[in-house]
Amino acid sequence: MSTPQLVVHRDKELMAQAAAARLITRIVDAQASRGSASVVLTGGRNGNGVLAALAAAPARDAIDWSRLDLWWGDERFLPEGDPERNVTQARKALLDSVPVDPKRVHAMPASDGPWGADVEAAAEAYAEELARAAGPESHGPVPAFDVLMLGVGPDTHVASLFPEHPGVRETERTVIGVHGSPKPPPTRISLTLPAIRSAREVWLLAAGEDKANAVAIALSGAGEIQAPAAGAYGRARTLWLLDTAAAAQLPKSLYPPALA
Ligand SMILES: O=C(O)[C@H](O)[C@@H](O)[C@H](O)[C@H](O)COP(=O)(O)O
Repeated sequence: MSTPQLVVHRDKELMAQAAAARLITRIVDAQASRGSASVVLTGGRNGNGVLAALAAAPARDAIDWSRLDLWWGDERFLPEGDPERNVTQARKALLDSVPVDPKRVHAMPASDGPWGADVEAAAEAYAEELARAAGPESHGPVPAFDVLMLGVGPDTHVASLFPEHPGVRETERTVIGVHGSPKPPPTRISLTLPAIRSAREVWLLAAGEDKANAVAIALSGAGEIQAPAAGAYGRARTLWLLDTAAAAQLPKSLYPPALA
């Protein structure tokens, strides 16, 4: 378990641009040392903001897009192409603008896919896809994710793991179906905390004053059942990428020295 590191940026735009620059470097380094990179994307405004910033970044094509595996931390269980699906929004923000290898874009199943409306079967299928992609450097039946990004909800949810919901208590499976999500739509697919924790680096993205309370709760010792973001950490690094508004309620003891 890696101790959370905090980086606080002036505002949400700069946080997205800085996170995108950080992601470029991380991917380029992984490709240089291992020949490919594996990144887990997240939905939501902050997650898509990073993808849009990456699309606009001058150095974006330092990435070899043909040797990048993209996965999702969660997905809204809706028909293929629905504008509310995280993969639809990621395509619009970035993927339609760069030459990714379609075989390496691992979208979570849609509700009109091979498993129809059976979200449990769809979740199991994604777990099997992850397991097939596991390698010698993996920790568990998932690929050795270089970076796993997570937006943070105002209630401290990450992916589609919500406080006190069954999904946050899952300790065995890597992917689950989610029903009754407090954040619409109600039915989703999500990685679990064990899958999230298998990543080398976990980056939590939180910008905006609506996240200040969640950030303070998650970083002040709350348990993962009550505050799922508190249970999201990487093997080598856990990085909270914030803006000053989202960091506003942090205890001064946690506030990064640069801004104390
Ligand atoms: O499917 C989703 O909605 C996301 O994956 C979800 O986990 C999101 O990241 C958080 O709710 C933060 O969303 P915002 O960045 O829009 O606040």
